[in-house]
Amino acid sequence: MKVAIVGSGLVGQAWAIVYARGGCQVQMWDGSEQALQTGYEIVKRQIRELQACGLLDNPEDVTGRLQICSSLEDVLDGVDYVQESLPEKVEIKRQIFEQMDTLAPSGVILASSTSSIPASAFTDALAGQNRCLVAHPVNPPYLIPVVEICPAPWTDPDVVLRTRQLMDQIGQKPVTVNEEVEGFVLNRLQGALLREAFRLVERGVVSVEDLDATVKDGLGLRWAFMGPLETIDLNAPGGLKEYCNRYGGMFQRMSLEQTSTEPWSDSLVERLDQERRELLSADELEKRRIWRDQRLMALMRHKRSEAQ
Ligand SMILES: NC(=O)c1ccc[n+]([C@@H]2O[C@H](COP(=O)([O-])OP(=O)(O)OC[C@H]3O[C@@H](n4cnc5c(N)ncnc54)[C@H](O)[C@@H]3O)[C@@H](O)[C@H]2O)c1
Ligand SMILES: O=C(O)[C@@H](O)[C@@H](O)[C@H](O)[C@@H](O)CO
Repeated sequence: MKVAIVGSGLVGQAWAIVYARGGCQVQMWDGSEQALQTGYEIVKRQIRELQACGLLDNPEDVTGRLQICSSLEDVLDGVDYVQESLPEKVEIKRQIFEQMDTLAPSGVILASSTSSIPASAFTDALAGQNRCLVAHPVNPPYLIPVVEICPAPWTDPDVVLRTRQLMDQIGQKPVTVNEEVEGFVLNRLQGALLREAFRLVERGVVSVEDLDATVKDGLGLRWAFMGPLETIDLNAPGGLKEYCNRYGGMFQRMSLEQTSTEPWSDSLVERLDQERRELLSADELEKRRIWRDQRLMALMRHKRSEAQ
């Protein structure tokens, strides 16, 4: 299986690891030569880090499957599947999908990493629209396996099936989003929690630091190995139905207050950013991202041991 990585930024780099680790030949390209070279070096470094953390035992094989290409034509040459990871702007997606649909061999699946834009918004005019869909990862996909597969109304069902099969083969966890909604499922859930988090901090109900603690030392512990629906199924003696009987009214009353749809104000964003900067200076962000990935690797090792 040969895969094209179109866009070698944050997510394209991570995808390159996922596909190469999964045994695919990987061709990488980016509109910026500098970004391509930088991305390639970062991918090789992250592969070494995965080995150092005991999450990869064949780094040379994985790195050996990577190839950088100097043009969109070259990166699409002879591939079986394309993973696009260009910026989250619909006009950029439209343009690159038009180019890829023209250049990619027929039958090759064209998938977008987009966080929120339904495929129908950028494939409606393509001759090969039925081979296009969304395959949305979570950052970084080589440590967080879920991938949201969201077809456009015109996507061939066999394309969805083949994409799910590919994700299974390379060790990801595909979920199928049956209806095109902005943000698919994961970002709608993430957004609902973030909207309430911002409201609570804005009202002074909780500090930024303590709000995060309610997830990282609370909800997030359970959600690391159970989803929210399994969690509540286990939180009442009789299961989910009894939980809903016990607590459904409480959540419904709260929802009456969770109705604000105003954009996050500049002053609120400034206030949250200031609290975050008091906790972590801007020049420590990259070091903290490395810490995050190391914690995710440790969690991945734990979950792998749990699965055995
Ligand atoms: N960053 C995340 O956490 C994350 C997670 C999941 C999905 N995504 C999605 O993945 C996509 C990429 O996000 P990212 O964070 O990797 O972005 P990024 O800015 O890190 O990378 C984008 C890359 O595209 C290149 N590029 C820009 N315009 C181009 C063009 N016209 N032609 C060719 N190359 C071009 C840039 O040089 C850059 O290397 C977005 O759709 C985003 O929503 C991001
Ligand atoms: O958090 C993630 O990794 C995903 O939700 C991505 O789609 C993306 O980073 C969004 O959070 C929007 O940035």
